[in-house]
Amino acid sequence: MNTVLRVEGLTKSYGDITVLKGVSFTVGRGEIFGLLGANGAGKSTLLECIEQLRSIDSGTIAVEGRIGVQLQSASLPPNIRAYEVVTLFRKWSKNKAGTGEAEAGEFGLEDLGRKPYKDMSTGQKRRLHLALAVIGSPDILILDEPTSGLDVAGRLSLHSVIRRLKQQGTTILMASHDMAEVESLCDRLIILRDGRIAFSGTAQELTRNAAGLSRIYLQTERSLAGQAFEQCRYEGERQGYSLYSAGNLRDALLELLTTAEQQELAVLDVRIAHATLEQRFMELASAGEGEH
Ligand SMILES: Nc1ncnc2c1ncn2[C@@H]1O[C@H](COP(=O)(O)OP(=O)(O)OP(=O)(O)O)[C@@H](O)[C@H]1O
Repeated sequence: MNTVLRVEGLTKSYGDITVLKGVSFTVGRGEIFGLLGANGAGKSTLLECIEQLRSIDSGTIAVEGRIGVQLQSASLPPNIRAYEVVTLFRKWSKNKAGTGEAEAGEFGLEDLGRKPYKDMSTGQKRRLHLALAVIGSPDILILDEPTSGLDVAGRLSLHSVIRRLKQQGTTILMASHDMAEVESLCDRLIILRDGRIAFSGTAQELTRNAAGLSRIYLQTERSLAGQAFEQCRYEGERQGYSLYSAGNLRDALLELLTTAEQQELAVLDVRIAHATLEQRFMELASAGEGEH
């Protein structure tokens, strides 16, 4: 992996409160990297440290290339119009090749016409701020909850803009509370909890390796109910299936199927349900429930 962002042992306090307690992770070129955590977990603080908007107490942050930023909340003069602010930002930008008329179309800005900023909807403002963030053709784009407050269509249209930016080689680091968004967009993610990283990996790994959360629905010609297993726990009967919860799916399946085989029971059906991302997130991100 070609690393473009490396954060190592980052700590950050506000007065007596330590928000980040030694956070380390790397982001590869062209990745969409998700940052999750409950309210107050320190996501914005972490992003602002990377953006150099905040001083850090200790640790290192190494960034390769230019950063573009879309802050969680940002504001512009009430009467400025989209085309005026885009023109202004392009003039300020060292990179004159950034967002031009064609790109403005892709961000859906042309439909804003001559509307003043104060009359734009939340979604229109978000699209405008995203367009401004990419004007300098950043190598790394940092987005703090880019789709919060957007309707479904607005969210999907921003997702396609983010995917297009990735295809063009932009690395994207984004904080989000939207699990579906993280699952569909992010290559990898971290979950912050109590100032530390509670999970690091892909969304698939997050749900697949859910300790105790995989469910096996087994239908055999006679139920195995009442029999004790080492690798899974019997949870009861559900619509003709025996339900088991398992920490290690492979070992549990092997044990169940071997038992059925030994007892010469035909296996009629096996269904597996993994924990949802929300369940795993709640498990990992809830503060004050011990270390993971
Ligand atoms: N400027 C500040 N001064 C003092 N405390 C702050 C400051 N900014 C943030 N905090 C505190 O730091 C903690 C982390 O805040 P931060 O905004 O980084 O969390 P977050 O994960 O982005 O939350 P959210 O999901 O609600 O946006 C919170 O307890 C917050 O109150």
